[in-house]
Amino acid sequence: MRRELDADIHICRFHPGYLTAERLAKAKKLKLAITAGIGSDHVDLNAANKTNGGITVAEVTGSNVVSVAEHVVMTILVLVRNFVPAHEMIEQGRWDVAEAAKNEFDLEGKVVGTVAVGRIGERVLRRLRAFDCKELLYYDYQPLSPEKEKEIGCRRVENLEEMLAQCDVVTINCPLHEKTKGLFNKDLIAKMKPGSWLVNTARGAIVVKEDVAEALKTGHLRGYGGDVWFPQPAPADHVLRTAKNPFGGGNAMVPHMSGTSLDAQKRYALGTKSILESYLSGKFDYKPEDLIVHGGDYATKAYGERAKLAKKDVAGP
Ligand SMILES: NC(=O)c1ccc[n+]([C@@H]2O[C@H](COP(=O)([O-])OP(=O)(O)OC[C@H]3O[C@@H](n4cnc5c(N)ncnc54)[C@H](O)[C@@H]3O)[C@@H](O)[C@H]2O)c1
Repeated sequence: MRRELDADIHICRFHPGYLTAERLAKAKKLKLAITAGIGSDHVDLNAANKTNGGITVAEVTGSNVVSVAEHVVMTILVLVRNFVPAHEMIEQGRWDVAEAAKNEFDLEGKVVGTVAVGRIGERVLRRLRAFDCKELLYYDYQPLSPEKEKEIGCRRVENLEEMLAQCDVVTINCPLHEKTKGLFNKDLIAKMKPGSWLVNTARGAIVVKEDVAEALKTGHLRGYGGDVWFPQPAPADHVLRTAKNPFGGGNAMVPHMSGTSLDAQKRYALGTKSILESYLSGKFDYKPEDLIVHGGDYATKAYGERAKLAKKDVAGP
């Protein structure tokens, strides 16, 4: 038996499928499972509700949304400005401004759209305001308030394909669930504007990797970037490690790091400490937004819905 199963408290950064129903059944003393970050996909939440009168599962909600949003903005700029091939040229000891510049653009004047405008999607749009884009669009079945739309300067498009057809840059910020798994396949990518850029920091399985690679090869997609893969860790021969556009660039993929900046880690640590203090002081005064399951039930209906989706997820933040 693993040592932590004898403990009252379990803390985990991220370990898919770790606190399974089987393991929880052996954890006779367990009262609190903390995710030192976001995404409690590693816990069987239904089993947690039934174990030891209800284990509390808590996470540090919102602790990395800014980190991911910054990464999205960076990836958009890296792709649009053709940064990676230009830097590689410099490393190789070469100097060919014409070659580097022939696939380099400005973000100003471009149409950027986000698939989903939740905590991350909204932050991406807010950060893009500074770049004087032609339009900031979003597709989400939960619209922003008209006041927020005005403040951010964005517009909702009710149909995903209509939005994609208008966008020079598309950023994916929706959860992975049965409706978004494989959403960006060759048919949907074909609806995107020719020569557009696609950024995915949401989940690898939202795109069909072979279809993205093929669209890059033909130039229909000028670039693809992000930090999420399917599967994870990406095998050495994962097609998106090396897929390139006809100019030999357009790839801004990195390991799953966007939400793990040192600043985000500091927030995870402080949030974990605060959850521990709530438990150890006996006050149980957790922040409601940090609670996933508590007292034998999902903390809120929304968390229940989110957890149901999370169970279908394949890789955590
Ligand atoms: N790369 C990373 O390290 C990292 C870190 C955190 C989160 N994420 C991913 O980013 C996603 C978004 O995070 P968030 O905190 O903004 O989530 P959130 O819950 O705040 O927002 C999700 C939004 O997606 C919308 N949505 C759901 N299904 C949709 C669909 N089919 N089409 C359009 N919109 C849809 C919802 O209405 C909601 O507005 C997470 O689900 C997670 O997969 C990645």
